[in-house]
Amino acid sequence: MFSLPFRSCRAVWTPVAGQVRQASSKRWQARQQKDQFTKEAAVQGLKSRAAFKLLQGYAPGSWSQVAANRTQPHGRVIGVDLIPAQPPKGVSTIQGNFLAPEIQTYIRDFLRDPERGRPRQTDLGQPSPSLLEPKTDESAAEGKDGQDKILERTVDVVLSDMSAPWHQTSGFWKRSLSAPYHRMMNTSGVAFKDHAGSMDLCNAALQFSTDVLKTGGHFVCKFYQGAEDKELEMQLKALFKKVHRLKPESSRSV
Ligand SMILES: C[S@@+](CC[C@H](N)C(=O)[O-])C[C@H]1O[C@@H](n2cnc3c(N)ncnc32)[C@H](O)[C@@H]1O
Repeated sequence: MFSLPFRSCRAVWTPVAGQVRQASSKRWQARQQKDQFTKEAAVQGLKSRAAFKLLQGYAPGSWSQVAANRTQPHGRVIGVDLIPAQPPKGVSTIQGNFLAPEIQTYIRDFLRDPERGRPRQTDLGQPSPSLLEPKTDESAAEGKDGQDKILERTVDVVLSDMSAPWHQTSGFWKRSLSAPYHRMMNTSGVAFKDHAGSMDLCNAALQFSTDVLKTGGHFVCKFYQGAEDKELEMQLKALFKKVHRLKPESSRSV
């Protein structure tokens, strides 16, 4: 019988209220300049305001920046995105379409090598053991750890902030890897379209999570609210012990 890897886990998902049509990316830029979370992100040296959504997708890299800080010194953070972006310190990146089977295979290969993407040992002495350290063979051989190992479930947390990038409408002069969003928008402005696209991306992330998450692992996904989100919620409730649906203060309502 196939037993799900994260029956006793927590899933967190963050809905974004239905989007209204944006007149132009100029309005978006003006709003960015006024936004308190954008300012706070700049003060803390974070790549964008997105870090405040969960204090924890990838480009331009705010969530992964927080994740890398939180999993030091032994954690490893892998960011996957369609667009190229300069990774924050301590983050490994894969540029590709997460929906493509070959990209998912590539991610699995990456995960299979326990040393890949981990900080190298320095001469400054042995880092102290951490809860996030890989399990020793001895403990991994027992119980669920052993089963996780056999099934190659090695991931503690899957975070998905994927939303389809829409066509560039301005800023064609900007070709920046460190600030890719100076030239991109993440919503089409058509609520149904944004919702349907985000459900596909959440479902793909969830499917992948069932294969790679350790027992007790966590799954976090952002989505645009709409008709299909109840179904996703029910699926999550069947798979995880706890499911929290929340809209963080830093998430925009329109
Ligand atoms: C809101 S942004 C992520 C921001 C990120 N969480 C951060 O903290 O910087 C959404 C990202 O999802 C990416 N994306 C959308 N569809 C994707 C896919 N099929 N595969 C990989 N990345 C995708 C987009 O390119 C975009 O960069």
